[in-house]
Amino acid sequence: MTTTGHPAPTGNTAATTPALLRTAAELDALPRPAGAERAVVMTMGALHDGHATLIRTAREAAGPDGQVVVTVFVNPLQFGEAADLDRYPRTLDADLETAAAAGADAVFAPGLDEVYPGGEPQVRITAGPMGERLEGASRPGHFDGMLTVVAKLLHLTRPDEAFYGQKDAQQLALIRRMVRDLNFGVRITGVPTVRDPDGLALSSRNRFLSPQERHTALALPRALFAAQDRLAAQQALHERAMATAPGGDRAAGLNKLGEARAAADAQAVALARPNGAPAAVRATARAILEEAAARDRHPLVLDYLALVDPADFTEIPDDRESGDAILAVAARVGETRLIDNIPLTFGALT
Ligand SMILES: Nc1ncnc2c1ncn2[C@@H]1O[C@H](COP(=O)(O)OP(=O)(O)OP(=O)(O)O)[C@@H](O)[C@H]1O
Ligand SMILES: CC(C)(CO)[C@@H](O)C(=O)[O-]
Ligand code: BAL
Repeated sequence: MTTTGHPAPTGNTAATTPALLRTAAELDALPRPAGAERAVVMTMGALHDGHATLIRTAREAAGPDGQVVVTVFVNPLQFGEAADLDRYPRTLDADLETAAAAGADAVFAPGLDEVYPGGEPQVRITAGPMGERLEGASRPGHFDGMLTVVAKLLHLTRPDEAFYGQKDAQQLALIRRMVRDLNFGVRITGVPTVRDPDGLALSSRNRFLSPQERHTALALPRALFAAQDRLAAQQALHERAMATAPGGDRAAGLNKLGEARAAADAQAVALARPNGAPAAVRATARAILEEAAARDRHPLVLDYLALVDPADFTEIPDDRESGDAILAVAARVGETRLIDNIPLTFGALT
């Protein structure tokens, strides 16, 4: 394992061990790739296949002549509960192997003093109104701490492009906003959520779930995918109804098809504004989460379920008929707090 600031070869496509850089000086000594780009993936370590996918995406974007730098730093500034920070997994040796296999050229894993040499920073980034909603409301100060370290890591690593997971959708939206509002001059790219085969979004905190708790936690993806299916079914029904009764009454069209229940559904969704598609999406997800919350053992404790505008994380009104949305959920199972979300597009119900 390379543990100094010796220049890492660029274009680590052969899974050689990445350079481990511990200080800003070592990072500065890392030569930039000539005529190609530097891509950065920021993590808090305990790497899993979600992180590996980010690194592989960065590798692909940077190309064989480019350079991929992965940062590993557990940032105390973004943790509320001390217990959450204390028990956060730290697995640097395994992380280096995962980063190597995914194609990283260098891993920047600084100590606390290196990132905050003057102690707790007095000047910080403020996330603003978007940072007070959902995760921000549940974890006060979290997004200010997250943006402050992301700003510092962007300045330290100076990438052309940086990659973040859509699993942390609000975080990604806030980073995009900070980069735009404060002219950081870096491209921000979102990477879709990677899931286990049972649907659970990969997360470093999943390792704390007992098998029974994990079973309960599956209500999160089930709720999101059921809501997505419900929306797709309604939009398909709408299209069929319109095809059956072109230019006419969609409920009558469905009745003609002999689909009384579908007709009622389509009517409720497409015609009755207060029970439109956003309300149906929320209700579908909520029913599944409530069932999991009512379990006798290892129940799920819902923090929030929200259908929000991806631009600012405000709630989507019930009469919204088109455009993009994010259905986001946070819940605690036992001692473990989990988040998940799914992007949705309202469009067919025009
Ligand atoms: N399942 C996943 N799919 C895609 N990206 C992910 C996934 N999990 C984490 N990421 C992304 O990896 C980056 C680093 O995240 P982090 O180190 O906090 O991992 P994590 O698994 O989200 O941990 P945590 O337990 O804190 O939620 C972030 O950009 C995050 O969105
Ligand atoms: C972006 C980040 C590395 C900042 O600490 C962290 O919030 C994370 O891992 O998502
Ligand atoms: N994955 C987001 C970082 C955090 O939970 O603090």
